[in-house]
Amino acid sequence: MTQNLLITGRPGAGKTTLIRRIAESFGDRRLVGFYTQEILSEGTRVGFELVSLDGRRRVLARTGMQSTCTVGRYGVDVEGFEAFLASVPFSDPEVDLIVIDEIGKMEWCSERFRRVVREALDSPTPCIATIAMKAGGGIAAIRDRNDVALVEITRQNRNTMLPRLLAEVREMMSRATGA
Ligand SMILES: Nc1ncnc2c1ncn2[C@@H]1O[C@H](COP(=O)(O)OP(=O)(O)OP(=O)(O)O)[C@@H](O)[C@H]1O
Repeated sequence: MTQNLLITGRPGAGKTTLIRRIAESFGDRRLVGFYTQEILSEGTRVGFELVSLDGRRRVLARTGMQSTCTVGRYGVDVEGFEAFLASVPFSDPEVDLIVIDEIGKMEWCSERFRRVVREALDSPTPCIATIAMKAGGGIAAIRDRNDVALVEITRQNRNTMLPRLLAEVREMMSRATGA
């Protein structure tokens, strides 16, 4: 029985919205993790921002940022991302659900993030994450793990998937607590 649910789909399919809705449904449980959202300037995307589940924000990437890791037009602040990750108690055994949005090319530049993902998936604590659909290499290896349930979201199925995924996550959590 897998304790890990990965949500994939094309850019803009609705992955972040869906994982947020799932997390919000378990507001009475102990959740840790983060979302990634766009930074807009006059309607144009100029970067990405991390938002922890307890509401702290940090820039992940921006256009024109000098970095050893660039993805498209964006330079990733790998050091800042790693400091942010260090402040999130992913391995707290009291946690009911780990939420990671997303396992993507920008995030994958961070060695610490790769460790956080592997430890989260290896741990008995249930984990839900969004993951890039086309990325290869180490990200493809995560998608292909046989201890994850991989679900593809589209504009057509994103609303009907929500109740099914909620039931799946609820079951993962009750298995973990033995309840
Ligand atoms: N169920 C939904 N109903 C209506 N609009 C939605 C729904 N899900 C997502 N959207 C809208 O679609 C857009 C893309 O959604 P979202 O950011 O969740 O997609 P994503 O797959 O995470 O994108 P990316 O690949 O860029 O991270 C947003 O404007 C969002 O408000």
